[in-house]
Amino acid sequence: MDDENQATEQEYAFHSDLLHQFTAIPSVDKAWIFNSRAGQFHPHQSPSCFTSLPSLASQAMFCVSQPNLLTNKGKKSILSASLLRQSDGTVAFHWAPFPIELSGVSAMVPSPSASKLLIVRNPENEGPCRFEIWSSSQLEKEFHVPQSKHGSVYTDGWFEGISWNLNETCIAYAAEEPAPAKPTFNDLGGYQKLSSSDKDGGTWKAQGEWEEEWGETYAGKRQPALFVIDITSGEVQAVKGIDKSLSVGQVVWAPAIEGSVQYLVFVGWSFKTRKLGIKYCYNRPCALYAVKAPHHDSKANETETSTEDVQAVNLTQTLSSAFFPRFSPDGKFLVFVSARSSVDSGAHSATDSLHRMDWPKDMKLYQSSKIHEVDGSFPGLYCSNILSDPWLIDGQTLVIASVWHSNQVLLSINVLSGEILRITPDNSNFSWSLLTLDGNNILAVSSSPVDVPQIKYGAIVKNTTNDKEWSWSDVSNPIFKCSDKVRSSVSSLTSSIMKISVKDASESLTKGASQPYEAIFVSSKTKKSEACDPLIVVLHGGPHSVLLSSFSRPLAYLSSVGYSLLIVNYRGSVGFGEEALQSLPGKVGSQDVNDVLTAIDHVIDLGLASPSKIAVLGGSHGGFLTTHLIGQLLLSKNCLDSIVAAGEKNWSEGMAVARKQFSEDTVDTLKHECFESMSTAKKQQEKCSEGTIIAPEKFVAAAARNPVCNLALMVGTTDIPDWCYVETYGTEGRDKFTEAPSAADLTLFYSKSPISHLSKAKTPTLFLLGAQDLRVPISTGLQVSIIELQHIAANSEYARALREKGVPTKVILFPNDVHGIER
Ligand SMILES: CC(=O)N[C@@H](C)C(=O)N[C@@H](C)C(=O)O
Repeated sequence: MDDENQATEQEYAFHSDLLHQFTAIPSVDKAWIFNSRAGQFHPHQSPSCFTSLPSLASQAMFCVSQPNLLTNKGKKSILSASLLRQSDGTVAFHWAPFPIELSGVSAMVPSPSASKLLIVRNPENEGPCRFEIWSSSQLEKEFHVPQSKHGSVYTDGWFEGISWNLNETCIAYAAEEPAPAKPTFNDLGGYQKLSSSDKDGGTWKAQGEWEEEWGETYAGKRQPALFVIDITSGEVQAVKGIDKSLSVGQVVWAPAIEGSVQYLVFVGWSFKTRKLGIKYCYNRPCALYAVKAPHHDSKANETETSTEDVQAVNLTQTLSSAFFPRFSPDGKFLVFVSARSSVDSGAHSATDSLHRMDWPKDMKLYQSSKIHEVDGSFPGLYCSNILSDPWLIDGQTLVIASVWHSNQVLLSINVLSGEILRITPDNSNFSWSLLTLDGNNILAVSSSPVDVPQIKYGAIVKNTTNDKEWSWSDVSNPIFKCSDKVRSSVSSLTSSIMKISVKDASESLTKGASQPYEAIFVSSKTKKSEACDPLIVVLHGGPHSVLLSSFSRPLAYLSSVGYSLLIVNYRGSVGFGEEALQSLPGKVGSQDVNDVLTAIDHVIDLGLASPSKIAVLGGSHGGFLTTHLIGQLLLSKNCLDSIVAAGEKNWSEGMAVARKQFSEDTVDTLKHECFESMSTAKKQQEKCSEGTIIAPEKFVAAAARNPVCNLALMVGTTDIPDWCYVETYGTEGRDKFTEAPSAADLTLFYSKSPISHLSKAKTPTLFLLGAQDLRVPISTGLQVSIIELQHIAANSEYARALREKGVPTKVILFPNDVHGIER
């Protein structure tokens, strides 16, 4: 091996080892605290018992994930701790010496009193779904539910919902409905019978009718349906009265009334002709329903006569969206989230609203129960989950995590008064996630781009003016332990959140869309030389998503090896209010591209980055921006200013400055577009101040994960063709959406796509493509070998064309991966 190769090998070894050390830092998926409130009262009891204080000792359980890049597998484990309340009011955590690996566990749900624990093990293949009921000392029961009853229990975040009833005798959940029976034929070719489990080799089973699926990450998943298991007998019953057209999930038990039938409340998603992709898409209409729970008493079942009587009732008919149902502890009201702005506008994600519905004592479920909206003066609610028990001791204040600009913060919301308080520290670069509540205390995790996650324990204290405020203390813990190398690397870094003023603020923009957006800048604390470190611009997808100011293992690795990062939350990101978010649809490929360029100019102007050392990376819509940025004739304002200043006396001097910065053929193209004369250059300069910024060869390298390169191609193959319309045309695109785009639609899709700028692209680019991606697919939906796939890859069209032009291009195909590329 020659010296050069040896050096490269050493570099690979160094980087692989360091990246491994960063990605090995565990994360906490879930946590529970038992005994403080659990065991002292049940949810849905009278408020008088909410005055109980947390007990002196409690137990906490943490579900921890640790990825392993080298084995391409993650490990899950459980770590326990005892919480001891000290005399000064603080809480000490005493950790178990070791975590215990959780293997083959799909879901884990403690009962309300914390005396039982449900473990669900989903089948790998055709086997049964296993339900285990554990007590504090042993496995009490184990039930195997065959495929003929139902398939895997849903644990996906959308349909997922596993709920114990108050008596802890039954558990309701969403699982895949059984596979439909398929007609079979005997070896003489004759029709035999309908069968779902015929294993007889002498028969031929028909394929059966193709069924709609919910797109990306739901391939091969059957319709979610509701079931109730009796944990004494193991009997499983399907919940009746739910329309076949509904996909259902997020089931909870309604408050129990003595001597009355039990109700279940759940979310139902309906579809007319097609199930459009639901992953990352909050714009799918859904409603809350109530339905009678099945009896696990055969006599009672016999008396069930009228089908009308068991039919599920829509509780939220006046809203286009309702999900995350949570009953108040006293059972008097039901709180839920609505993504109606998203459904009504067509944007795949938008500002949420929180609603309260009084729950009738007489159990007469009127379809038009009054819905109160709870809102306030903050940027808006952007919440991706609610704890199963989100209530503080007063039983009317819930704690929720929500995106607030580039931070995720914790909010307390009094659902009776509507008061919303930000309870995590203001003006910080940290983002917070919520683990669980402990009476009136909160267990959370906080981190920043340069601070590894830290467990925090929050308590309400009185401040000097005798007002209540939250105090947060660090919980010393073994979970987020990282290597010395990682710790010393991140300690040399710093991060800040920058406000970037909107360049194109004009009369036509709404107030919200003219407000500054944000970029997170991460760099070394000290400058090693006069020169700036190379900069990587990082762009999120969606586009209605956000990159939070939290610790990201791969990004922290990049900054620790000497790159500065500029993470741009361009207008359209969530967390900045509805007006800013809705300013983007219809302007993708221009407004978002310009926002990114303005943010880059901002750090160059501050002397934090050098214009000649910038790379860009992004996934999906972030890949759309990446490939736009390397292809559009983009000339930064700074650059134009220097050319115009030089050309002031003599235009050839201006051109000489341009030639110093760009290659001959770029200057040729630029001549056409804006450098014909001093006056055209000046016109461009004016446009620049309005935000039309042009900058070729700005990026020395680019990387794109499953990028949207050609909307005209994507629209016919993606699971979310409606997204292409809404982002291209704006909200009016929601009504324009058709499965059969017109030639005019396709022309517009093409012109708004990076592919239309491909001829100008010169930046060496790395493409990371997931072969099973249904969102921005590389295949036409056929099951083909990888070799064939590379030939038909729709998404790799751009990469191949770039390579054909002689631009250094590398495509890495992940054969078993979906849109997110998680392996
Ligand atoms: C709604 C959606 O999935 N849009 C894609 C084009 C996209 O950008 N996805 C994001 C969420 C991603 O990072 O994959």
